[in-house]
Amino acid sequence: MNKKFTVTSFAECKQRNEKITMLTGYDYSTAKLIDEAGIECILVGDSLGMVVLGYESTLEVTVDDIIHHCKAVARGTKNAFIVGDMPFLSYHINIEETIKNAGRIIQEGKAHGVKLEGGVEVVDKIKAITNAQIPVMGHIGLTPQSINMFGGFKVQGKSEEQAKKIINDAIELEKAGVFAIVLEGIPEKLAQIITDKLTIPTIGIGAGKYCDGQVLVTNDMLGMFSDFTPKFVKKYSNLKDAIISSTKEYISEVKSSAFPSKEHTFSINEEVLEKLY
Ligand SMILES: Nc1nc(=O)c2c([nH]1)NC[C@@H]1CN(c3ccc(C(=O)N[C@@H](CCC(=O)O)C(=O)O)cc3)CN21
Ligand SMILES: CC(C)C(=O)C(=O)O
Ligand SMILES: [Mg+2]
Repeated sequence: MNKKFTVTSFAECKQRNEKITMLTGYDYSTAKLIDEAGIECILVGDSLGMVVLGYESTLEVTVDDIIHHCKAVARGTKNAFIVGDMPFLSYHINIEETIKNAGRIIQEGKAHGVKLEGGVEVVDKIKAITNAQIPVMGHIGLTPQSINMFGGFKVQGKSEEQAKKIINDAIELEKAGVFAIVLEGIPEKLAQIITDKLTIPTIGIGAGKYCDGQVLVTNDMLGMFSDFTPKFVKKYSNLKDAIISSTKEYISEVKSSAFPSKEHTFSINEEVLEKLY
């Protein structure tokens, strides 16, 4: 099992009705493990800010932050397609800044593609980035960089007006040339309508089972992040408890001198030792 995943593999997945798997990754060790497990796409998400850097929202994340963590993920990844999230303000100012920032995430960060949030309002930026031969992933619905417009991380697309806007955004993003679209925090049936309308794959997070693929924040699904737990998170492990209990055991063994024991200790030749006394 040593197959590199590409934008073409994702298109083929949709044609074959095979679900696409994506998780976030922020560091070398974790990327190496999820890549070895066979994950097809690793997103160096701007959730980095909340999960790894302890920020209140994703708005504080910079292009340099994303590049720093993309580099680490790239060093641990053999097969997965790496997507770098474009942070807040990195694709809003003008086309030139946008291409430069997307280009840096590819050139310095060693990502294979970028993702940015928004619908019709970012179509010109998407076209410019794809013209620079950089694959772009769209992201609509609950777009966390819009937290101050939404008034919180709230499910989107429940009203007819909102739902129609999201459907139209999806169609326009496909026309603009994105290779896939993340659908976040929208009703399952709306995600189904969009998935059926599009020829490119949809990747859901809190968007139900009809999407062509699924993405979760790795720290959420491993149960090692608990500041908040969105309804869409399934915990496949409970690493939080594992980390706390292991740390408590380590503290107790160091305090009691049970650790380190002989097996974790180096010895010195008796004759050499004599000379030291
Ligand atoms: N650890 C983590 N996981 C994520 O999925 C994630 C981040 N961080 N940071 C960036 C955004 C923020 N996200 C979030 C955060 C909270 C909810 C949440 O609590 N939603 C409510 C629904 C609220 C409503 O519509 O009324 C829920 O119950 O799921 C959803 C998405 C998704 N992203
Ligand atoms: C939740 C995913 C889609 C994301 O954008 C992120 O992790 O930043
Ligand atoms: Mg993001």
